[in-house]
Amino acid sequence: MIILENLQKRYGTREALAGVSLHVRPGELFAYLGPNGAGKSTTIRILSGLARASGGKARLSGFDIESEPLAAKRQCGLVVQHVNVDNDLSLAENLDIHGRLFGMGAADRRQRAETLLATVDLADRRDQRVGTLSGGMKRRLMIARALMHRPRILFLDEPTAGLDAEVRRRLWGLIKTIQAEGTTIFLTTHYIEEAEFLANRVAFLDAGRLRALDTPHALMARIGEWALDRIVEGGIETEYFPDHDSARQAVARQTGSVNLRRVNLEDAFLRMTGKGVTP
Ligand SMILES: Nc1ncnc2c1ncn2[C@@H]1O[C@H](COP(=O)(O)OP(=O)(O)OP(=O)(O)O)[C@@H](O)[C@H]1O
Repeated sequence: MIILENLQKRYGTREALAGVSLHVRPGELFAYLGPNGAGKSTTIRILSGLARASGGKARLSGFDIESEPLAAKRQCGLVVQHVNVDNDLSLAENLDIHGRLFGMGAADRRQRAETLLATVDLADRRDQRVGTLSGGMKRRLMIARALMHRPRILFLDEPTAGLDAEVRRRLWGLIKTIQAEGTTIFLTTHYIEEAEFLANRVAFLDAGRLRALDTPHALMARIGEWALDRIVEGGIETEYFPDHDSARQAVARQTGSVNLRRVNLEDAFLRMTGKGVTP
């Protein structure tokens, strides 16, 4: 469904993507994680036709982004990081303009907008000015707009950035619903627990290179099952254990204050990239 083969991007001498290869399966929810500047947005910009690769190949539903750019573009819907809906128009008008850009007929546009506004739970606001919506509602509207032309792939570039926990969880439900309807989803996020909760598979990107790619469960299992945090000078030191017994024995040997807990995806990320993720 999404195929990247040795995808590269250089800005002058800066290598934003140093040859990334991966396959995203049809209907999969794929999370692309990395610290600031890893190359996540650059990948999405190239795949959605907003930037050109410096090398390598990419296909969306079988269409080559370089030699069949229009067909490739029709396969994907894009929700960018910053809010870019038109505040002066109504919700329905924002969706309608997008449908026109993709050559949809008037009746189809109307019908599709109704369906999508219901999906994102904004049907009762269809004729309101977008400027009156909250940040979370605007994000939902952006998702509806990206789906207007019935793309098979949805790119979500940090869809929940800056939203509070409750609003984020509501969006997670919406993202799951869209996947259940058959759309392939490629998501970037700074919130690792978001990827752990939502994604079928996760890729760790760092400095333009893939460090790991697997299911959240398999990535976590690579480093162990239990984690022991110890406060040390200058931060927290974490040790990983394959089972509870060995972790408990280690706790018994400690003198200071410690915290024993289950391994999470952030542990795997820190271990494999040597870096944290700063929202
Ligand atoms: N238009 C540009 N001109 C020059 N350098 C750029 C440009 N866009 C991105 N870069 C550089 O390419 C690298 C990858 O940037 P990108 O925005 O893809 O990272 P990211 O993983 O999305 O980061 P963030 O999490 O901060 O959004 C960075 O070093 C960035 O400074």
